[in-house]
Amino acid sequence: MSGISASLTPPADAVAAVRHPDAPAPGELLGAHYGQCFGCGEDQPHGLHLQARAGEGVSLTAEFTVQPAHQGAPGLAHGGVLATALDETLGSLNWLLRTIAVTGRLETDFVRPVPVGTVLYLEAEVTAVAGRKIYSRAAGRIGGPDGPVAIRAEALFIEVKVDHFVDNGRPQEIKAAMSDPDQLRRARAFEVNP
Ligand SMILES: CCCCC/C=C\C/C=C\C/C=C\C/C=C\CCCC(=O)SCCNC(=O)CCNC(=O)[C@H](O)C(C)(C)COP(=O)(O)OP(=O)(O)OC[C@H]1O[C@@H](n2cnc3c(N)ncnc32)[C@H](O)[C@@H]1OP(=O)(O)O
Repeated sequence: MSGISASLTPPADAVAAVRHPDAPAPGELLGAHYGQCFGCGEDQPHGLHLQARAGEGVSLTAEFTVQPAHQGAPGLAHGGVLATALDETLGSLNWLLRTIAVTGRLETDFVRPVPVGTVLYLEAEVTAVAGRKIYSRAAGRIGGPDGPVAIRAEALFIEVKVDHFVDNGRPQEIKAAMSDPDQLRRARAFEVNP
């Protein structure tokens, strides 16, 4: 068991996360936040194609099958790919808060090796919110949704405005995203957070 760094411990004034009233119902697939996303994008041929499903409260589950392209050692998943799967799963929690947030810190424990072909059953929840800071944790199980934990993470996401992407993203992709009605709809869904 490893220790968690101080910056991942919610401050004394942190509060419980509140599920947005318009969040997808428990059991509903969330869909990709961006078609070209390496974690969840359906139009991204090199991606993980991770699919997340809303859970109760501010929690969700997700599945990802480790492909031959994800190897680090022969027949085993690369740790960075597994960390990406955790990052994506944790990032998807923001759908349930209707908040746009980016990963500030991600601490990962690799508990068991994960062979190619394995289905990773991921679960994640927001543990606390303090201003723009969103604290969360996730785990990935193998062999089934109740199987042993192979990977786990604690994370701190920081709320940002859409301008974070518009100001920092490469102009050609931003332009394409802004002229895609589906993408604008997805971005707007996040922006209506009261
Ligand atoms: C039309 C186009 C639309 C396109 C968009 C469409 C849809 C978007 C929808 C969703 C997309 C969102 C996310 C994607 C979802 C999943 C993918 C996985 C998630 C990722 O893969 S996402 C990429 C990796 N991610 C980054 O690319 C972040 C780079 N980074 C920064 O952009 C800045 O660094 C930022 C913004 C994080 C903070 O900058 P900032 O200036 O806004 O705020 P500041 O520094 O003041 O921090 C405020 C408080 O957070 C604390 N804090 C900050 N960072 C910390 C750290 N690392 N450790 C501990 N504490 C930290 C401070 O200590 C302070 O705490 P306190 O308030 O207590 O003082």
